[in-house]
Amino acid sequence: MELDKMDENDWKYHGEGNKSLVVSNVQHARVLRLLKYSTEDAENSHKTTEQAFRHIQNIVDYSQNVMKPLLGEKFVHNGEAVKLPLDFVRQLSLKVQQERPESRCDKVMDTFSGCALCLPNLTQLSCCCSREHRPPLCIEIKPKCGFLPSSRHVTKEIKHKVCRFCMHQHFKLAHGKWKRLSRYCPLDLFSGNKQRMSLAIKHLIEEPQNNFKIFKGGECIYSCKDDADVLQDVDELAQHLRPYFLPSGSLMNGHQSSKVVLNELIQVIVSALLSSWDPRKTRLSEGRVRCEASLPHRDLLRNTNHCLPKDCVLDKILGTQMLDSLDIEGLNPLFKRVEQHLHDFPKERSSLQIDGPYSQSFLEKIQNCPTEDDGSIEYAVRKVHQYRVAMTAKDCSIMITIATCGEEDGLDQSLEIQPSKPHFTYSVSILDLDPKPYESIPHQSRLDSNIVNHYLRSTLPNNQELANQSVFLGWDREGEDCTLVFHPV
Ligand SMILES: O=P(O)(O)O[C@@H]1[C@@H](OP(=O)(O)O)[C@H](OP(=O)(O)O)[C@H](O)[C@H](OP(=O)(O)O)[C@H]1OP(=O)(O)O
Ligand SMILES: Nc1ncnc2c1ncn2[C@@H]1O[C@H](COP(=O)(O)OP(=O)(O)OP(=O)(O)O)[C@@H](O)[C@H]1O
Repeated sequence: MELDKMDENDWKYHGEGNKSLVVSNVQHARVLRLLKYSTEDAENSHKTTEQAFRHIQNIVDYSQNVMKPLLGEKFVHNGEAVKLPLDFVRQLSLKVQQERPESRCDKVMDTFSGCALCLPNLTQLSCCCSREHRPPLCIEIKPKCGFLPSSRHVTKEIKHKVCRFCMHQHFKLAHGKWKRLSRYCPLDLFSGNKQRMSLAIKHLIEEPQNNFKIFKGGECIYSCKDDADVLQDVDELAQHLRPYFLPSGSLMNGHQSSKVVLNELIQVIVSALLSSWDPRKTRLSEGRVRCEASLPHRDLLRNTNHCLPKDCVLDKILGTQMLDSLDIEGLNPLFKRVEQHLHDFPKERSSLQIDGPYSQSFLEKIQNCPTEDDGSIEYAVRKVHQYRVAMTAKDCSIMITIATCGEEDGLDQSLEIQPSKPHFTYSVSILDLDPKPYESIPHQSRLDSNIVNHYLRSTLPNNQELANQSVFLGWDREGEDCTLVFHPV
């Protein structure tokens, strides 16, 4: 990429999340990830070029030095911080504006600093072997938290029974973020049980929200529509997928063929998620793999061993998520200890690496954390660091990119579903591995209790857990969330 010859016509809108907007190159398998600011305080949040570059370099360092060793070399692409001509960025911002979903337009793209993160386009395969020249398919899954907390600090019994995602769904529905509940449960996806995993993916297809997308040849062909009322057209998706999964002469038609094609897709996704070169298994602890909100699978839970192939992408993500061993309820007092220490010794913020640098020593602090609290500031800081890393793993996305290939292509990573079916070559990556700010921990704590209280109120009207321990005192206002607060009596 020649930075002095950047032309906005070589780039197009690709997608965006809460914090960044992504454009892809029309010729090369590259994307640029640009930061976004809230329109409300765009004036105040401008960073100088140097500050923005440092911020993006911090993201690169964090991906490379912290997340890559934890998640695995082969899954993580840390990218490179780049400085772009301001003219190019401004033109690009104008060009992509009309493509942006309305729901994301509360933020504007950073057109002031000229800095961005340059990454490989993970919807493309770097070595595309396909002799048939069928464009690659890419499935993006944001799996969210895959375990139930077992921390003794958890005060609400429900958190040991129903997973955060399933409880959060009710909260999101009540606050208008989505119009329908998703039946997806992360615990099914992370279970390692192929039937439960297939069900989880079926539920993602049914209601993708921001957890599921499909790209064909780099173009998004399936995702949540901006108008949340519109149901996804599964038959249209099946039409796209048919050439990949049904033999060209197949006479199967209509609904039947859609079902077959989607089932094949689900099998490919499950195989890619479980693929590993390591024959060993990670056994999942029994208490953590059942979510009571995902009850239809009771039969599937009986007599099944839950394990993930060691080092498969789900195993790596789950292991990193579980660095949150205390739960936000157990972390809170440690966060307060750090806050008090920083108040007393503000200069120590940098030596404690609160905002980085995300170096080898930051990783060592996470990996060598004592199991017992000795009352020290070091222990508290390490647990806070661990929690933030776990948060990143709870919010990352998996990209599975597949292309058809003949047996004769002899690829390293070839996915065989059934010997008679087409072979796929594939790559699995993890994206969105930004550090989560230290300052967001109090928000996490409030959100956690808002989600749990809302769930208890909305799904269990005569809930004893609430009745026993709470009286209504007032409203907790956080941003737009307006939720009753219950204080212990
Ligand atoms: O808190 P959660 O679980 O709602 O996760 C947020 C995500 O919401 P979700 O529930 O996945 O729809 C949220 O996603 P959306 O904007 O809702 O698509 C962001 O990923 C947010 O991360 P960040 O603050 O932008 O770094 C995420 O916030 P973090 O908690 O990861 O900071
Ligand atoms: N390297 C990449 N290759 C292809 N597509 C990408 C890449 N990085 C990001 N994307 C696409 O852009 C979207 C937004 O990127 P990303 O998830 O990093 O944004 P974000 O603002 O950090 O998200 P969040 O809302 O989780 O904070 C992704 O969902 C994905 O579809």
